[in-house]
Amino acid sequence: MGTKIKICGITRPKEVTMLIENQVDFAGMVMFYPKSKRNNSIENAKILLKKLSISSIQTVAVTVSPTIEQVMEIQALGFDYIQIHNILSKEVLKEIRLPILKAFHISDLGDYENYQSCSKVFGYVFDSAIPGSGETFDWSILDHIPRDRKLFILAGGLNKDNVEKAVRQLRPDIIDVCTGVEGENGKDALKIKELVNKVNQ
Ligand SMILES: O=C(O)c1ccccc1N[C@@H]1O[C@H](COP(=O)(O)O)[C@@H](O)[C@H]1O
Repeated sequence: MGTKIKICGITRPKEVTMLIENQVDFAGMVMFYPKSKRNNSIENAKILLKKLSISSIQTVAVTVSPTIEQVMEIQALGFDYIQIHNILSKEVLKEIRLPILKAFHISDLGDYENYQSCSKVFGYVFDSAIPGSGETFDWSILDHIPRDRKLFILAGGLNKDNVEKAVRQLRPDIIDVCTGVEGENGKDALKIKELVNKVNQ
C-alpha cells in the first residue's frame, strides 16, 4: 500500500472540491481552536462534512486539548477520526468513541510510548514544534520509532519540494500537509495537485 495523503486546515467548500478532484485520502478540519486562522464553526463544519460525505475521503477533526463536551460535539457531527494535540485527558480517553490520532511535537516526541498499548489511539502524528506553522524538523529523530500497529503520520512543513524525500526516508503511512498547499487565499488547487503527483509517482 502506498503512502496516503491527508490535507489539513479545510475551511471552504471549494477546498473540498479540490480534495475530491485530487483523490486525497483524509481531510482535516480544525475545531474548537479559535487561535487558528483555520478554525471552523460547527455550522461551517456541517457544510463541509456534508460535501465530503459524497466522497470516500475520511474526515479528521483537528483539536488542541479538547474537553469532553467538545469531543461529544465532534462525535455528533460524524467525523471519522479525531486528532488531538497537547493534552488527551483521562476523562476524554475513557469516554471517547472516535479513533484517536495523537499528535506529538519535538518537545514531547517520546510520549508516544504512553499510548502504544492504548486501543483507542489508532495513529501517531509527528509534527514540528508549532502545529500548522509550515515548519519542518529533523526527521532523523523519528528513525527509531518502532512500527507497531498504529498509523505513522508525518506532518510539519511538508510540501511538493520535500515530500518525496520524506516518503523515501521514513515510509510514513500518511503524509499530513497544511501550509504547504496554501496560497494567499487558503488552499491552492495547483499546489495540491503537484503534491499529490509527487506522492503518487
Ligand atoms: O493548522 C492549524 O492551524 C492547526 C491548529 C491547531 C492544531 C493543529 C493545526 N494544524 C496541524 O498541523 C499539522 C501540519 O501543519 P503544516 O503542514 O506544518 O502547516 C497538521 O497535522 C495540521 O492538522
